This record gives sequence, C-alpha cells and structure tokens, in this order.
Amino acid sequence: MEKIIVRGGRQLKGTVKIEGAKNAVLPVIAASIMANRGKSVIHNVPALADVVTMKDVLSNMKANIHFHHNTVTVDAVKPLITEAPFEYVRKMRASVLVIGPMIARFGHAKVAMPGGCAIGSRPIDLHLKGFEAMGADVHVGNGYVEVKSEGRLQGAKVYLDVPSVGATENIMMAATLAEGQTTIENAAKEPEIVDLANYLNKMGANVVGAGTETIVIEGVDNLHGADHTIIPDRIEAGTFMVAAAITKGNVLIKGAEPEHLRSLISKMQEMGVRITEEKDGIRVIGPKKLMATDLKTLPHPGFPTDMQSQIMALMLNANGTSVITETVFENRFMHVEEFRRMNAMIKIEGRNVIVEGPIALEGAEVAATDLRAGAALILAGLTANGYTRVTELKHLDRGYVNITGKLAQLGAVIERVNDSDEEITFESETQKISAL
Ligand SMILES: CC(=O)N[C@H]1[C@@H](OP(=O)(O)OP(=O)(O)OC[C@H]2O[C@@H](n3ccc(=O)[nH]c3=O)[C@H](O)[C@@H]2O)O[C@H](CO)[C@@H](O)[C@@H]1O
Ligand SMILES: C=C(OP(=O)(O)O)C(=O)O
Repeated sequence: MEKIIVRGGRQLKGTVKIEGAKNAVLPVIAASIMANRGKSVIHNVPALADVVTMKDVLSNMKANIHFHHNTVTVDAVKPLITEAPFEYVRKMRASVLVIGPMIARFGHAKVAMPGGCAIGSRPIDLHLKGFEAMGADVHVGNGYVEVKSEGRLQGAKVYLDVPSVGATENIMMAATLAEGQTTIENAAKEPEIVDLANYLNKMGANVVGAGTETIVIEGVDNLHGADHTIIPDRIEAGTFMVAAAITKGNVLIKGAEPEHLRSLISKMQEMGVRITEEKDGIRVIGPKKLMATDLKTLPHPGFPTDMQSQIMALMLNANGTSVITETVFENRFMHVEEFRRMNAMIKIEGRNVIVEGPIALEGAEVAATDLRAGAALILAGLTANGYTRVTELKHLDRGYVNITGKLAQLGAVIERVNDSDEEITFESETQKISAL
C-alpha cells in the first residue's frame, strides 16, 4: 500500500509552480471530439490520473488521442463510437462531459450513470433536462443513460435550478452544434467555464457571456480542431497558499491567477495571512498568529467547496472558533473524522462545522476520503507533532501532480512510500524520513 508520510514542524520557503487546471482540461478534452476537421493541440495539461481517464474514454471511442509532455493532441475527424462504459465513469464522474459533445455531433450518446461519491449524491438531472429542452430523448436504464436526437439538436432556453458547473459545460457544448440559439440562465460562472468557452470559440463556435449568469450560444454547422492553453489550477494554487500560511512560511505560488482566487485571498487575509500579488504569481507569508473566521462555500465567485477541507486545516491552527457552512455538497465532511484522529476538536451540526483552534495536532494514520481531503490531511500533517501517514492516495492522484515532491522542495519533511513489496516497519519508515 502506498502512503505519504509527513513530519510536522518545518516552515515552507521558496517557489512552487502551478499546473494547468484539472477542472478546465477535462471538459476541453471532451469538447475536442466535436471537431470534424483538423487536430486540437491542448497545452499546459497536468499529468493527472483524471486526464489519463479522459484520454482512455476518448481512445475507447476510437478518437486518436496522445498525451505527452503536458500536451494532448486529439484527432476525432473520423466517426466515433458514442459510448462511455462504467469502467471509466466509475473512476471519474467528469466522464459524463462527453454526453453533450457526442449528441451534438453524432445525435447519440450512451454513458454509464455516475453514482454518488464521498462528497454527495451528485445527480446529473440538470444536464439531462437541458438536453431534453433541446429536443433530445433521454432514457435511463440498466445503469446507463442513453441520449438520442433525430437530426440536429434545437436551440432552447435552459434555466438551471442551481448553477451546476458540469450541466453548464455539457449544455454549452451541446448547443454549439445545435440549430439556432440556446440561452443558459443561472449558468455557473467558474473560470473553467470561461476557459471552455474560449476553446469552443477557437473551434469555430459562437459562445457569448461565459463567466456571467447568462450564456448565449448561436449554433454553427461544424467545428474544427484548435490550439488551446489551459488556465492555471486555482485549487492547486489555493492548496499551496494554505501550505505556506499554515507553516508560517513564505512561498511564491508561481503562475497562480489572483482574479480566480479572490474569495480565498480575502478569507486568508481576514485570518491574518499576508498575501501580495507579484508579476509572476501570488506570495503568501504566514503570520505568527492566525485568527479564526467563518465562511460559507458557494458557487463562483463565492468560496470554492474544493478549498473547504484545506481551509479547515488552517482553521485548526487559528485562534478561536471558526464556522464553515458547506452549501454546495451535502456530505463533504468526511475529512472531519480523519482530522479528529489527529486530535482536532471539530463538531458537525447539519451543514455547519465548528472548528476550535488552535489545537496541538498529533500525527496519526489517516485516509484521504476524497482528493481535497487528502490534500487537507497533508496540510494538517505539516503542523502536527510527529508523523502523519496519509493512505488512499488514488484520490490525491486524480487532482495533484507530485504534491510530495513540490512540498519537499519547499522544505517539508515528506515522502511517498510503498510498502507492498517488503514490510516497512514504523521504525524504519521514521528513521528514513528523519534522515531527510
Ligand atoms: C470536474 C469538475 O469540474 N468538478 C467540479 C464541478 O463538479 P460538478 O460539475 O459535478 O458540480 P456541480 O456544479 O454540478 O454541482 C453543484 C451542486 O449541484 C448539484 N447538481 C448538479 C448537477 C445536476 O444535474 N443536479 C444537481 O443537483 C450537485 O449535486 C451539487 O450539489 O464543480 C464542483 C462545484 O464547484 C467542484 O467541486 C468540482 O471539483
Ligand atoms: C470534487 C472534485 O472533483 P470531481 O468533480 O472531479 O470529483 C474536486 O476537484 O475537488
């Protein structure tokens, strides 16, 4: 079993470079299958397990896709197989983002229904309602959703009950090749939506208003391949911002885009963290004493749910009582139980979590219950007494490229070990990591 071992107590210093955004690259790769002429070349692609899964989804459809040196090339000119089986959707829910592109171009999509996951039930009803509004037939059965359209989809007015990121992306992609105009109201405004719209427009689409709550798409007859560079990952950047603050360090987060991180910057400043915008990134300097604060997760530009567990780790080190209200996912508190194993004093009351700080955290064996929880446990481990062992790394690998190496380069005592071949005892592990 692989695990990450962290020994707390080091201040982080130096520069860390941010990768391309996982949540931007996945829909962009899905959209690339709509091009019936020319290749797409996608740059700044992070080497993540999710990108490999999306590549496998496209390969299974018989698209010609290669991933090498942070660049993905896609040639989808020939007709494709319009199916994504459960083996992919099981690994990564974002596989459902191929439905919109498949029905837009081929009038058919059959994709395994995603189940719930550790953070909530995560239905896709809003995606499907959007396709139905555009004239598609939707049938759910035997663990699959099948969407069919006789001829082209028809432009429509779609109102989203909640500003779902995935539904906005799927409907926006489907609408690019529909007949007539589609309007998405109460659309999600995340930077990744804007990145996708920019790529679609480079492919020849006509999308206006991405980044606002109303997106208007004028359908076109064809799309072609295009070159695109993925935006920086604001959640990876935010995770390293917390790493700097929690260790009272001084780190330049190179490539981070401040405009994408306003809510996090403002919360961390409230907690006493010094944050400055520099030419090539964001500098974070941790204070001697962190202050407690309250926050609510919300759709963008509100505080991102994908930073909720990491900021909770910071609150454990802050003076006073902090309260987090999670409004996006109903069950995104699995990490609380793991933090408690490290001596944290946290109470869950419905959708609120009450965090008491500062707590002298103690290293423990903990499990990454989802990908951000994994990052948050590492962050807590950076300040804990002794050794923290984080298991279930498959989640972490979905969203972070070499987090261990990047933290080690900033001065953390951290190592990823594999004890499947030989039995590594607690003592030998600790001796090894003590030597770092
Ligand atoms: C690959 C990707 O980009 N993942 C991100 C995306 O996930 P994802 O696109 O799945 O998240 P959504 O924005 O769709 O979900 C937001 C809320 O809407 C609900 N909902 C969503 C769709 C639907 O058809 N019906 C419905 O009720 C969800 O259960 C959830 O409560 O946005 C989330 C919210 O910022 C992030 O945490 C994820 O990292
Ligand atoms: C929840 C996340 O991703 P996904 O939607 O891919 O599960 C995340 O990135 O924190």
